[in-house]
Amino acid sequence: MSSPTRAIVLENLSKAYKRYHHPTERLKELLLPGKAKAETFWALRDINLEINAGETVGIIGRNGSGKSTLLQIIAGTLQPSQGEVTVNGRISALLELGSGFNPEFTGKQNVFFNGRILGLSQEEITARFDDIAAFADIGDFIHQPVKTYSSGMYVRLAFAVAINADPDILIVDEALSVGDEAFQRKCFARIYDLQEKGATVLFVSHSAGSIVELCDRAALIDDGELLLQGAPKIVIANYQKFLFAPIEKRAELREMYKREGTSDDSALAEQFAAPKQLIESDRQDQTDPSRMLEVGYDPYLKPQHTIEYQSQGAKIKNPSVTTLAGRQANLLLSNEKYIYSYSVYFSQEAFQVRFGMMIKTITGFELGGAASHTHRNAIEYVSAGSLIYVSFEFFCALAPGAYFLNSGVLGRINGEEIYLDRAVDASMFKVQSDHNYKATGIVDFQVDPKVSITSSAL
Ligand SMILES: Nc1ncnc2c1ncn2[C@@H]1O[C@H](COP(=O)(O)OP(=O)(O)OP(=O)(O)O)[C@@H](O)[C@H]1O
Repeated sequence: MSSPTRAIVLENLSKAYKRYHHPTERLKELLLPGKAKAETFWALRDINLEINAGETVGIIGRNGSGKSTLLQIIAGTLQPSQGEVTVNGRISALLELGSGFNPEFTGKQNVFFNGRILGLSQEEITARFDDIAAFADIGDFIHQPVKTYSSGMYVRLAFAVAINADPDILIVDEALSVGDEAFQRKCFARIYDLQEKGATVLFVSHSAGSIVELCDRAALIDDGELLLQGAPKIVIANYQKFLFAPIEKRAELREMYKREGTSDDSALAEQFAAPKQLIESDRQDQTDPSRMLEVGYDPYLKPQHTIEYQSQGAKIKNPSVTTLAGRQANLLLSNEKYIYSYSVYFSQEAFQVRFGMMIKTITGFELGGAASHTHRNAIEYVSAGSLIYVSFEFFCALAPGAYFLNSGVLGRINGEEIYLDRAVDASMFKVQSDHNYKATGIVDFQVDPKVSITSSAL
């Protein structure tokens, strides 16, 4: 079997910036070399990453973790201090707002200017200009200098050029979050088109949903280091766990991720791997249309990758799904009501308490859920030693398949709302395949199709 072509290879990549305590120090260094006190700051440290052609990889990490620096080095707009970058293919990059366009030029002039930078000939840009302008959809502003644009207009035009340049590698740094939802949807559709054509996509986003939906793989960067890479759902779940961990726990998690989290066959990936056998058994269900279905409970149907957050004085216990009559169930029927419930033990007193649940697909896409209270009517005070039972009745308007549930307890500490406890993929259930089931997609909207022959040749 031939190995896949590498689109991007990063080897022992590091980037150092100079930091000055005062702006005058920078000037001093120019005028009096050796006299200024610049500190070396490593924004990226020893990054090794290989991205195959045709793969879509999402980069996640906290603010200032080094994501943009990494993308700029791959795009060639920034030089690494150490290490090697190999890029095979033509890159189109949507980096920081403001890069790539000349503010004095009109939108149209910038399309030509930018198109040339992206490797298109004058004729190619002329041929594509109408498509680019239609995609950007900024009306007459296309003839105005881009310095008069709003950030949304700017992104529209930048994205329209980048996507129409037919790149082998598309790099998108958060830019999409500036556009409105309809435009974002349009961009995602075009990114899917590019993926279909075999392009490689590198994507930075703070949106966990986008990463899970769009990417084949995710990489977590923290403090300039690549901590974890693997299936998006696993990396995102661990990133959230990392974000919400108390400071003193973070160092421990960092070490664990670095030790175990950089190869797909690592213990960590295995521990959190999506339960493939469930997907296969779903298929078996679907091939057995004669089965009489009823709500059931399979004790072996359990998530294999529950991620529990570090408790902050509350602990979620016994999350489970039952019928309205209280019978435990995880083999459900579509279009019936069930109850998702759990108990919470408070080892410490808590303020402004709320509880939540979320139902997700097997890829981690958040379908829907609810909070027990709004911000304004949260439970004012819960004393230490309390045990609270929470239940959420829900209508299972879902297609056959496997689904996962999150649970969370929120409270306020030092004025900030945080998770006092959270369990990602705390429970799961399967909606059984029913041969009478006619709905398509994930959600059953109870569509009532009516077909009538209005004229017949007979
Ligand atoms: N030109 C520069 N000079 C000095 N330090 C810099 C420079 N550019 C970035 N940094 C620092 O490098 C670190 C990484 O920055 P970078 O912009 O790559 O992070 P990021 O993960 O993209 O952050 P965000 O999510 O906030 O966009 C930060 O601490 C930042 O302050």
